Amino acid sequence: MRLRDLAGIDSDSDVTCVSIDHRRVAPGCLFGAFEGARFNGEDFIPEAIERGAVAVVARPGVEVPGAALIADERPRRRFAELAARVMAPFPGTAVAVTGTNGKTSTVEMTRQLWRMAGHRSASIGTLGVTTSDDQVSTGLTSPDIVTFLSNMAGLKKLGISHVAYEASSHGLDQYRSEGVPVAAAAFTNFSRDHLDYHQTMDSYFAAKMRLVDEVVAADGTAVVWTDDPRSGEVIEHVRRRGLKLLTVGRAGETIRLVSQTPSPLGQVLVLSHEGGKEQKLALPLIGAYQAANVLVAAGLVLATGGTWATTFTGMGRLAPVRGRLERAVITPAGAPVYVDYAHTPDAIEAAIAALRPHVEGKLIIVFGAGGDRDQGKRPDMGRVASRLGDVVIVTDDNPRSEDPALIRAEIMAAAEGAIEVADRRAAIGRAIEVARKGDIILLAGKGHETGQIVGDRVLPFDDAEVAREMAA
Ligand SMILES: CC(=O)N[C@H]1[C@@H](OP(=O)(O)OP(=O)(O)OC[C@H]2O[C@@H](n3ccc(=O)[nH]c3=O)[C@H](O)[C@@H]2O)O[C@H](CO)[C@@H](O)[C@@H]1O[C@H](C)C(=O)N[C@@H](C)C(=O)N[C@H](CCC(=O)O)C(=O)O
Ligand SMILES: Nc1ncnc2c1ncn2[C@@H]1O[C@H](COP(=O)(O)OP(=O)(O)OP(=O)(O)O)[C@@H](O)[C@H]1O
Ligand SMILES: N[C@H](CCC[C@H](N)C(=O)O)C(=O)O
Ligand SMILES: [Mg+2]
Repeated sequence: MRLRDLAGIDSDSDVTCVSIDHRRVAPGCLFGAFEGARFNGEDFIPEAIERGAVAVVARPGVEVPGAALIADERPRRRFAELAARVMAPFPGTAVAVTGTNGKTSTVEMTRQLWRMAGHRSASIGTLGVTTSDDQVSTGLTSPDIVTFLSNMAGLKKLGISHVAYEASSHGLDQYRSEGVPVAAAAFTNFSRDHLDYHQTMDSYFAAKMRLVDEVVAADGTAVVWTDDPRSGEVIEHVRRRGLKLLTVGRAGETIRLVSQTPSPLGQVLVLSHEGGKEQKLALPLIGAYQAANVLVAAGLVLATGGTWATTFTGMGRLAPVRGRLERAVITPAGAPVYVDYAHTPDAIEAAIAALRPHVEGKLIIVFGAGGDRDQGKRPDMGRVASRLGDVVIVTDDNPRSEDPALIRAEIMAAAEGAIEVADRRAAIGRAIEVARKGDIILLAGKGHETGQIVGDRVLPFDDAEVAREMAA
């Protein structure tokens, strides 16, 4: 694309590629120079130009000798818009999901519901890029903007028409996943996480609201879970922006959750669509939190042209999401072991609540907290686990650069009666050893993860696999 057509700059240069990392600039690239947490991308502008960058998106006043400056007070945002025009076309229908918990589950369920309705669909998020045939990891929930746009363009080339993606608060704050027209945005819930990055709950919430305020298309739709204390505030943002609104939940108007009753292998939901007659749905997934995510996913499908009848049938056929209340094994004593990605206080509460109706004896929970991440959530996690669990085993979960003993101590200080077992494999072994028939073991925090991050090394570790080994 001509630079003139792209940015109204008087130049015949062609923009043939985009980059935010000077080491990946090729001749003809548009370079995005941003201030980051570790580096200032503006420092690499001369090298980027030397490598052939024809234009640079940066803050006003930045020197760009030998290339065109596209100046913007919010260079990341401008770069996303321009890069998207260079990298288009994208799948025709994209939707995005934000919220503290439930994003991965919701995008994955949306992908499945679309597929069952006959669309070629994909999801992008913590699990990577997922299609019916393939799953490729990106390492982050919201990858960088160039990876995001190239994934979207690649999916279009594969013939994918519908994509649901996770919009993490970091990603929204850093304009990492936008530029693609977003037909619908969803909100799942809001609770404590990531205060290491956002500092306050209000600025964390504000980062999430960028999805509604700026990212979703002006003529788009918002799908809002109604049963969260912040749902009303989200709806205010939706109204201010003039979006169409679909609400789902106990107070939902589009899909009302009339009742939710656990069953041995899942749960029975009574639903009412747009005030119509009540319908019973046998959902093959356990846990109220999974029901919530299913309804948000259904809302996204309805928002993008799905019919209620097809969506309703699809919900009854959903397959479980990897690492979300995944039943890994049954111990020799007869206790099922579930693996779940709960790594916030609210998620631990939701995961325990999901399993509690199925527990006849004790609920045994094994968990830790990640290093180099929100420190303040650690005591809250300990408190909620010891309040709601019967046996609590505190262990390691990705200590990263921190001293694992100190992380455990911060959890233990608030986890009355908890046992500390540093090594995660040993902790899982201990849980399996003490579990009796009628008990349930919950391994929380790592879900689908396949590594334990210690320092800068990633040691192979998969909760489900380790549980199977220890139970053998
Ligand atoms: C704090 C944070 O979020 N950092 C992310 C951010 O980095 P940054 O923009 O601050 O980058 P930086 O390294 O300081 O560099 C600044 C700029 O200089 C450029 N540069 C840098 C070096 C160089 O030699 N040349 C060069 O051009 C960089 O490409 C960058 O554009 O943007 C990068 C991608 O564009 C991310 O890889 C990086 O994630 C780091 C590694 C990270 O660990 N992030 C985690 C906390 C994260 O984002 N997690 C959320 C979790 C959300 C959830 O729970 O759902 C996620 O979305 O995954
Ligand atoms: N709707 C929900 N309400 C409360 N807790 C939930 C909900 N959905 C998921 N959880 C909890 O959060 C965990 C992570 O779920 P999921 O991976 O879908 O969330 P996420 O928002 O993608 O997380 P991340 O921010 O790490 O990407 C689950 O394993 C469960 O314990
Ligand atoms: N087991 C993990 C979960 C991390 C979830 C991730 N989305 C984040 O907080 O960055 C950890 O704490 O390392
Ligand atoms: Mg996720």
